Amino acid sequence: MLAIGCDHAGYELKQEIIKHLEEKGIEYKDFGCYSEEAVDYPVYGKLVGHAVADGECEKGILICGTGIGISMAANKIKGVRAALCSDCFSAEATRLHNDANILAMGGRVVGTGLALKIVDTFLNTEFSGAERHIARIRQIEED
Ligand SMILES: O=C[C@H](O)[C@H](O)[C@H](O)COP(=O)(O)O
Repeated sequence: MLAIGCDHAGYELKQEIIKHLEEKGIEYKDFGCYSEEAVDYPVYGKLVGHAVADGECEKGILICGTGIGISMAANKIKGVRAALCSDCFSAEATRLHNDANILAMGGRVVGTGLALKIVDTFLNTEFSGAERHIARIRQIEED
């Protein structure tokens, strides 16, 4: 199950991504927001972050205007590794190297076509499992 969330600035792109997931038969849970009415991105970053950290959802996608604030909020939660991506290279690398469990994007930054490619890349790339990457991820988790 994939968790998805956004603020008002990411709503339009979130709806495009949901359409894309439905076309591909990918199961998701939409944590809001549900319109373009102004809301606060930390609420949705944390909702999706907790869903992923608690194991309710395997991965997540978060969208705000830039992707920055909502990823900052999600990354406050232990166990979350949210990666802000605006290109496919980064989306692939963050799965391979960081085992990122949340993809963040900016609805005011990337166009729909690119965003959907980034989503596909993120979801279709497995963590490499390399020792050096595992060791570094462990260091992220340390207090
Ligand atoms: O990092 C924060 C996000 O980009 C927000 O989506 C953005 O700050 C919202 O801006 P506004 O309230 O001016 O629509």
